[in-house]
Amino acid sequence: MIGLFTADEVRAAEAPLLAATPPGTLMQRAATGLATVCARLLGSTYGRRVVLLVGGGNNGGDALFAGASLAGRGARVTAVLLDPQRAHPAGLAALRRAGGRVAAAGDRGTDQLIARADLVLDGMLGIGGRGGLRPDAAELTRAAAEGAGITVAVDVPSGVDASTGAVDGVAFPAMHTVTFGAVKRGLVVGEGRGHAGRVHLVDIGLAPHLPPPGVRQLTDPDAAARLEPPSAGDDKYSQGVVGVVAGSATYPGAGVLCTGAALRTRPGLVRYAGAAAEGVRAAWPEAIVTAGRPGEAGRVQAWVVGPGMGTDDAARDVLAEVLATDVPVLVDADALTLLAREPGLVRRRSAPTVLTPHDREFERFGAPVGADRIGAARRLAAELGAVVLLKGDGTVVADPDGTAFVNGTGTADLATAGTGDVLSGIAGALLATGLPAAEAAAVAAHLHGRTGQLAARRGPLIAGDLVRRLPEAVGRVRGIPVDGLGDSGA
Ligand SMILES: NC(=O)C1=CN([C@@H]2O[C@H](COP(=O)(O)OP(=O)(O)OC[C@H]3O[C@@H](n4cnc5c(N)ncnc54)[C@H](O)[C@@H]3O)[C@@H](O)[C@H]2O)[C@@H](O)CC1
Ligand SMILES: Nc1ncnc2c1ncn2[C@@H]1O[C@H](COP(=O)(O)OP(=O)(O)O)[C@@H](O)[C@H]1O
Ligand SMILES: [K+]
Repeated sequence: MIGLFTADEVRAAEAPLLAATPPGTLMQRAATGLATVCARLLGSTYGRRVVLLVGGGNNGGDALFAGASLAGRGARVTAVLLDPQRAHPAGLAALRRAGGRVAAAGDRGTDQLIARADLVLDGMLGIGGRGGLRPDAAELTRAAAEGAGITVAVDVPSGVDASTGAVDGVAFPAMHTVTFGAVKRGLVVGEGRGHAGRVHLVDIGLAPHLPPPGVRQLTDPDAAARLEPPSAGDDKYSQGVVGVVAGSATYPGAGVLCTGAALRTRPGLVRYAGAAAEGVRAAWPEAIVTAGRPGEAGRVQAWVVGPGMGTDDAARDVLAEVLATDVPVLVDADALTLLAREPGLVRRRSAPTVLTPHDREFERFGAPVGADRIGAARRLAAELGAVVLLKGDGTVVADPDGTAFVNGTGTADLATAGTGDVLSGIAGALLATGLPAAEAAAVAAHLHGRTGQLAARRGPLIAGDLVRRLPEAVGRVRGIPVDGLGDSGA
């Protein structure tokens, strides 16, 4: 598991470490790691043009020391100072000693310098940044965005809130972010996720001082540990039977996709109950299908309810029937619309419930998501006493107990109709295995994202591709090489 931290948590952890180490030690560790990543990205340093965007705090100090190191290896380094009076004095001296040059933001030619750089290092603001970028910093950011060089953020892209990922106005568009001591939440969630690019974590000795993480990200091994294959003693019932209520006679697609995803995730046994029975039976002879009510389907260990089922009175009654059971229930799509009108249906449950809204569905529960996606998901989870999986780039899973996950897999290619139905089927199958509800939801998002990455390699994907590729994706997550793909990660 990767712990994800707020700026305050990182500051609190740094305090004892700063007190226990000679002055400047942590900055040297940070700058050394930063320079190493930059040199690797550049391939060779000699003669390469590097521009440092330098603010008045320690973030600028990191950039100046890393720039000095690159200048020492032959790079042509220029620091552009936002606030020359406050630029880190020792960092500035080190850069000058190594042969680096110094300019001020607003000097003539600064834009051209940035445009021609091979690498632009953003040391304007780190975890001390508050609110939007001021005009001079915003101007340098625009120049870096327009330039052809590699953009690298120091610790956090300037303009991104390190704790929430919120961006107020413009923020530095980093292709890479080199972050120190701990991964800040803002690098993996919300708008910050799109600005951070690839995140590189540099060890500065902070780990022993960090609190237990309240927000985490799963890795492939974490997901694999929760996707155990059946063992010799298992039969079709023992792995957890999942029930699906989805689709309608006119729109069988949601039922077909959801049932297929559940079967492909955990093929023990899937029961389907609903109006798309005919279509589901034709697509998945492996499923046990009834056109009747959920109560007529037979026993299950978890229900998925909602995709494509409609929002009329009959659908409302089916939802109430499913929520009245004592097994875990995943509520998606149309069932979320119904539930938002009648949240009492979920509050009175004793078994776990997982809600999987996208932003518009989330808003129906009373308030828009806003810029702090983890905060928003946690609030709704606490209010309803249910796990909330808030979909999107960097899907958030919040447990009513306050713990949360941010998903690290996925691709924008998943923004196509029906991929949410697939996610519901995966999550329902995992809930039926008896995993804690938030873990089941987080593993589902991880596997769904990996499947999307796999499917998107062959070109634009449609939801059915995900269902087909699920077994391969499970294999990959478990670390089993997949023929013909020729690499180990996405
Ligand atoms: N504290 C430590 O032990 C370490 C800190 N390190 C670096 O230090 C950074 C934090 O440094 P600082 O606390 O000096 O803060 P920053 O360098 O992030 O910000 C500096 C100052 O900018 C001003 N500022 C805030 N928001 C602004 C805005 N929107 N526009 C213009 N100015 C604004 C504030 O006065 C703030 O104090 C980290 O992100 C990291 O890069 C690293 O060197 C590792 C060790
Ligand atoms: N830009 C994006 N980047 C990554 N994932 C996305 C993006 N847009 C959508 N997704 C994912 O695609 C799925 C879409 O689900 P949903 O909106 O419910 O679609 P549908 O109802 O058509 O099935 C979710 O898992 C969501 O996280
Ligand atoms: K920065």
